[in-house]
Amino acid sequence: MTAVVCENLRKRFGDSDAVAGIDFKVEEGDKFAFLGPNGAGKTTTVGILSTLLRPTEGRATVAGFDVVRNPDRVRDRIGLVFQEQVSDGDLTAEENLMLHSVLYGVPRAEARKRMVSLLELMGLADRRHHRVTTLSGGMRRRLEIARCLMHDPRLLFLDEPTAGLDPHARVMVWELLDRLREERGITLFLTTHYLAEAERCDRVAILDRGTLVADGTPQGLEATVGADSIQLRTSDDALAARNARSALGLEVSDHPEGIRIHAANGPELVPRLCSELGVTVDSVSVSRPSLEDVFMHYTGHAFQE
Ligand SMILES: Nc1ncnc2c1ncn2[C@@H]1O[C@H](COP(=O)(O)OP(=O)(O)OP(=O)(O)O)[C@@H](O)[C@H]1O
Repeated sequence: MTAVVCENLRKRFGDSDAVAGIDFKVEEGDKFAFLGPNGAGKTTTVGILSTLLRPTEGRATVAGFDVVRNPDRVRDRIGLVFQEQVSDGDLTAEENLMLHSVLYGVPRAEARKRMVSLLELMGLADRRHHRVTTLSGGMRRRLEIARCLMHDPRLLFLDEPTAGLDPHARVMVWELLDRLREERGITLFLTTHYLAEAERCDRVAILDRGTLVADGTPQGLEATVGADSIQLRTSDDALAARNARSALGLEVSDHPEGIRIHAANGPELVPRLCSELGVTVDSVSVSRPSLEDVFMHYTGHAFQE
């Protein structure tokens, strides 16, 4: 089953569209990134999909249920990790997880089993009886994720899951999300304004000013905007450029230090260039288009993280 379907989804606040009629799908088991700069409409979309906001127009289903007509069914099947801490700082890790299970009606014995296994999975087993106020920012974020898994959802929405964390804590959250998906097959729907995080996902939808500008795998999107670029410094750049054009039929442009070759398969081409250009290659570097280039290509302006 498709985990999320949005059809012409729109949300208006006053006289402006926060989400301006977007269409996309998320497949079950995917790690899906909703990428966009501040104010793009990511949180608003997640708000609609998690039944906290009503769309002005259009339709969305989550786990097969319409978010407006069957909000309870949707809520049972999703977990929602907010940017802000929801856990009670004065309660312990265990108490917070158990409280969540009560709110969702999970039988007590089952809840205890899940609590122990989730604290273990999140690397928080030794913090079980510690109050939340005594935990580090990274630990609190992992506890938030554990809390949202207590009712065993199939789909987890995470709004900027690594915002405000230091690099080490970010890596830990990512490793954990990868394990969640691998071990439990949970669909992950993340909003992010970090290009590098979107790069790590199976699929990316890029949102700008309420409009979906592109949607696909990171590699597929990058391939649509241009070729790889190979920078070469050689013993004779003029000869290298001539040979690359005439003998190998490649597109070549000038570069402040040497020459630049544009080709779809940059890394694979390098050995051939070294052996067939008829010059000594002193240095070589290959760069591929990034999601930043994709964003610029589709919106005409730079991405601000
Ligand atoms: N309750 C509201 N009332 C009026 N305008 C709103 C409301 N919520 C959001 N907006 C506006 O809708 C637009 C999209 O906001 P949203 O929070 O969805 O963006 P975002 O992509 O999640 O941004 P961020 O990365 O900063 O969280 C913004 O212009 C915002 O000011």
